[in-house]
Amino acid sequence: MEQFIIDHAERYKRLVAAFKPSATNTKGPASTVASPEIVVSARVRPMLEDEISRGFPVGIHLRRNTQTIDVHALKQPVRGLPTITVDQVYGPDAATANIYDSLVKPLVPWAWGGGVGTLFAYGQTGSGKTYTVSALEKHVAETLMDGSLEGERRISISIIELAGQTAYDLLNSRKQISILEDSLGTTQMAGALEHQVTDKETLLAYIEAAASLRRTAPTLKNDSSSRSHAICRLRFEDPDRPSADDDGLLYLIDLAGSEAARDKTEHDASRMKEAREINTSLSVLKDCIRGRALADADSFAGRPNKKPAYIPFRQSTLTKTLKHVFDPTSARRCKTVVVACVNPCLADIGASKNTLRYAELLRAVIPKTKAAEYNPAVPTTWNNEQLCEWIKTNSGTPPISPSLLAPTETGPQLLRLPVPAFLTRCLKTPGVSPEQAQAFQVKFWKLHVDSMAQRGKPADDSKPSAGGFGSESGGGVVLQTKSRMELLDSSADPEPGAGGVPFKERIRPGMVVSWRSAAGEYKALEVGGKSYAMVMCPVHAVGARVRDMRGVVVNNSTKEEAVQEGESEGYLCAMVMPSLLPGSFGISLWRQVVVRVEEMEAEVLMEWDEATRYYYMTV
Ligand SMILES: Nc1ncnc2c1ncn2[C@@H]1O[C@H](COP(=O)(O)OP(=O)(O)OP(=O)(O)O)[C@@H](O)[C@H]1O
Repeated sequence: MEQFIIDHAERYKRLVAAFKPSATNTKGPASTVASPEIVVSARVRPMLEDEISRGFPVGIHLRRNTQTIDVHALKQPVRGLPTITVDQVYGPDAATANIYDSLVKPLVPWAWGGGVGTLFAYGQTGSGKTYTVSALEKHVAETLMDGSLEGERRISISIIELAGQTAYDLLNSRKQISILEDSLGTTQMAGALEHQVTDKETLLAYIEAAASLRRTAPTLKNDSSSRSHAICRLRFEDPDRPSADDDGLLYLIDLAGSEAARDKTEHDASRMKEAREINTSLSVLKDCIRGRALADADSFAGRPNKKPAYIPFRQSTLTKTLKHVFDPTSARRCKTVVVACVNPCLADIGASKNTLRYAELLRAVIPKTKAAEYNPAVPTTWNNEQLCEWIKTNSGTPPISPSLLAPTETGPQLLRLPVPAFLTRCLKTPGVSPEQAQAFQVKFWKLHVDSMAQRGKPADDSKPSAGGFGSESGGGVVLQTKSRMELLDSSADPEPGAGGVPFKERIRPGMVVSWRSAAGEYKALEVGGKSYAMVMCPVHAVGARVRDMRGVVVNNSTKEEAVQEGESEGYLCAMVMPSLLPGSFGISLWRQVVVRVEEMEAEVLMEWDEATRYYYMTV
């Protein structure tokens, strides 16, 4: 076939030059939109010297100023078929710096702020994946270390290789590791070393060390072809938010080359098996990326799928490792970029066509919906102005500045912001405490969840019934009674005017406080450097045999003796501890502690949520 191409190269070039493409709508039908969180691009590499010297013509043709690519096979007559459209196209002259600036650079602050950013380089063997990813890694290292990112983060790197079902640590002499799911459903790269880095040189040294250990084998098209997926994971830990759920993640993934498993004459049985395994994992990856894109696009348009899309991430080690990139039930916000790398040479046209088709399939294009009508109870219908108004009136005291939290965002856009980035923006308003920021984030998110749950229910079903306590006394009393009943679903002081009295002067059973033990003995139970507890009663109200959670007797003197000894007033409290869902808490009634008044820092409002049966901080 190669000789046939070389023999007919001149005629092929004439036919291509004469080809008149019919006008195509390069952005897809006007009635559709692409998924907002997944960008699919194609990079066509230059012809290599060897390909030019052998006389092969270019088979991949980019239409100027469009996202459309014509793939011309050697046929009589030459047809511009298939025509492929993706979100961004980069031709042979495009520098990696351009790709970085427009596609990958935005992932860095996103992951730095607590989101998950993922870059996949996909393509046939010899198409430029490793070339592209390694150059992008250098740009990432530059951005991470140039001081342009806001706030402090601990940066850790791990690089693993997946070959078939087996995973290796490329930063630990290719030691074999396991990909395991823990009891909470989180995927762990068990045994992989993570290295903390603080400067660009060390970061690049790790990346280069890993590249030299990657498994390569000659293929028909590339003398040092990578026959494995390489996953470089950068983890960003905010020292003020030590929970692993808040860490930002940036994945840079150089996928194994897709290679037709049919080159039987050239490959032995194990190479054929390897090619099949690679192709299977790439096919599962396609289903996962597309499934997640569809789920995201639906929820962005304010119509979460009634029946969630099936995303088969357990079907391959690659997608299992990247579970939280695909799992639509995960609370993590994800942005994904795919660069489909293409060899332009006519001799490889079949594989290039497959690469581009694969890329096109990843684009989840969904029908455009009419902008939803504004509904004050449905955040996905709010424009920036409506959102800012809501922030001003619902974010507690002091009010969180809307221009710092949502300078340009609409309701749906703010819902997609990673939680740590949301909290960081809230804390930019002077006087806002971490508790207030957290409570406000939960309030916003809860309103969204409630509004989704109310969809499809009859309108009057969405309001709580007016019956019950005091209802026979007339409408005014019902309203008053209801608001008191509603208040009793939270730890807020139901007494009118309580807000004007300092909290230490109105300590009562059920009040929740943030506190820091003076002796530091409860450090292990702290959440973000603080402990939370619910007041039960003064220590002097309990008997002489009552012990705290450490087994220490809590009341061994009378109140008068304590005052004489200069001991400050203390309360027996129940610990408030984080629960399974993000932002949720449970009250551990039997883990009791004594909290002295001077150890109390602030009153924290907790609200009971019947649907999840957890407590959430509120404002
Ligand atoms: N944009 C580019 N500009 C110049 N040369 C390139 C470009 N992209 C790739 N190349 C060259 O093409 C060859 C193949 O690239 P590379 O090894 O990155 O391919 P690959 O897709 O990673 O292959 P495999 O899957 O077999 O590992 C290399 O010699 C590389 O230097």
